[in-house]
Amino acid sequence: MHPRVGHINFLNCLPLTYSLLKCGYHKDMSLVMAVPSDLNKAMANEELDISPMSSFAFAQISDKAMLMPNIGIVSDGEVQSIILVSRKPINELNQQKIILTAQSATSHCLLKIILQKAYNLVPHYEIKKIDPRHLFEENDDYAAALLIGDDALYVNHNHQAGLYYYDIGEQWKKMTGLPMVYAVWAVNRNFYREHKAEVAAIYKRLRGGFDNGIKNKSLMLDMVKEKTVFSRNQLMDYFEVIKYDVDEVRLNALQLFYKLAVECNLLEKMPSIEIVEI
Ligand SMILES: C=C(O[C@@H]1C=C(C(=O)O)C=C[C@H]1O)C(=O)O
Repeated sequence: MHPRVGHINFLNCLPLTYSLLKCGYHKDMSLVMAVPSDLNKAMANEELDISPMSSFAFAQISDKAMLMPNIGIVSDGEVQSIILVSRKPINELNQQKIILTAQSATSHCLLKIILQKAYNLVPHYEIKKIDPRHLFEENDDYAAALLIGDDALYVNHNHQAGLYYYDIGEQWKKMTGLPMVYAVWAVNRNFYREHKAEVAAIYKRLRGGFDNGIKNKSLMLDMVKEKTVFSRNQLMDYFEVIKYDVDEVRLNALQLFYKLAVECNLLEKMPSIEIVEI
């Protein structure tokens, strides 16, 4: 049986999607494409061997998973696809109801940290499926909505009059001066112990897949041009903003995210981060 490998079916992973689907990088993998929250669950239940995970969700299962080296979803400031859309200015959100996309884990925690630490606000949160084209009903009592991925990119490019838009990558940078690692690639510890060579081979395809997609940006964008609602320039710009390398500075920024999550009682304890040797 091939290793069960998760993949995020958002545009943020398009470079790898292109390599997996168009350039043969999927070889020897049993691929599962899903939104981050479903991949998080599947890794927690050991239904996947290797997968991208929300950084926050990885911390919750770090006793049974390890990190792949130098691969993640990162931005240094603006991210364009983690957006809080609000009916009020951000500093008026205390005690207000905020809906959180059901697709995410990191962004929920990140928003709570930012609102608590940078704005001293304690809103009420509710996780819900959100339609990016229809965020609020006239008579509902939600003050704001948090979106990620393609939905967030859509609202970011389609501002509605009278609403306020906050880029959460930018907010994190303003608060900490640091980049943010939203997602990491994890491998199940037991699987790694028994399949080191296979894990190394898959790692090379995943890491190489991102590099190959970025190197062939034009072909990669051609792949989605019929079905995407975004212009070529918008996507070009997005792939300048989203980064996939996780160096020491970014790993330290991730550790700070975990530390603040523990301080805000969102995470029980600091995760034990172990990186597999390839
Ligand atoms: C930048 C993003 O990174 C992500 C955010 C995640 C989360 O909030 O849990 C998980 C995976 C990534 O898709 C995004 O989705 O827009």
